[in-house]
Amino acid sequence: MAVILDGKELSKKIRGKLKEEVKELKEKAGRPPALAVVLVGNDPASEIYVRNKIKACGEVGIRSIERRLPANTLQEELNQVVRELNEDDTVDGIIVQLPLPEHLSCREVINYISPEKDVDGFHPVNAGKCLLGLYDEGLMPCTPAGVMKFFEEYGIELQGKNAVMVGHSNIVGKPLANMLLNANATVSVCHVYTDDLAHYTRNADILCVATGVPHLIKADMVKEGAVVIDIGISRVNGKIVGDVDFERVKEKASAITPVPGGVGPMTITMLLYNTVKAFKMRMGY
Ligand SMILES: Nc1nc2c(c(=O)[nH]1)N[C@@H](CN(C=O)c1ccc(C(=O)N[C@@H](CCC(=O)O)C(=O)O)cc1)CN2
Repeated sequence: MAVILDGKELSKKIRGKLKEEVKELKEKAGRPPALAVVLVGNDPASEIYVRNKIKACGEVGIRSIERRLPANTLQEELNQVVRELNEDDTVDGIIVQLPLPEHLSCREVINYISPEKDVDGFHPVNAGKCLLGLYDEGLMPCTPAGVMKFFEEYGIELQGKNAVMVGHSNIVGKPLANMLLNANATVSVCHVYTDDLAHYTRNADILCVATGVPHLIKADMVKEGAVVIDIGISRVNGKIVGDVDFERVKEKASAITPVPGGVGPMTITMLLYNTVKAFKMRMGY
């Protein structure tokens, strides 16, 4: 039976420390760190995530600014909101909640966010720093950074291990594969076009999955004793499920993240962490 990697518990611990740090920073700087969240349209899941981000900010003492724009917002209008937030000296972090309505380009608007305020770590400057392993010099994407915190916290060794990343998105799969590589794991990246996925997953000591395909990973695709990180979130018949068949895979894995309660809460925790980091970098602390 696997150790359950508990994202709620780990988040509680990290958020507790952040709360104390925010209090000290506020006394020192005369204001708390501030995060601006831009939400375009009314995607129901995005509404929940933004609400949770704002609530989490409040709990650790980070000031949050919510900018809601209608679904028919033009690209130039969205870019302009970001430019204004870049120029606002009291704003330390800016995120644009994804996905955007189809007519808008996330790549274009992300390029407008100042790299030093890009607390999602999606700007090419931060993506480059992630690639080079210059984590201290930039802002790293929240979900992959949250996964790396699990490895750190639970003492999971990566060096020399076979790590398989299933999913090659710009916001999770590519940066996480890269972080695993920087930690000296031997990394394979699989995706929707991979022929014989099980051939790769069965060989994985560390298996990370971010596809959004519910229960894609069955027990017979997992190596005995593997560490399994489930980054997928889908709603099936009103229930939240991950990319891994948790109930069966947990009997085979040595450690596994649940969905919900695993990687998801850590994504928000690392956003708080990045906002505090951006504040300190901007203030020269
Ligand atoms: N600008 C961004 N957009 C998106 C990101 C991101 O990091 N930045 N990631 C995802 C959504 N996301 C954060 O925005 C996110 C997803 C899930 C969770 C989470 O805590 N999930 C819970 C389940 C809650 C539920 O779905 O009701 C869990 O897994 O326990 C937090 C954040 C895409 N967009």
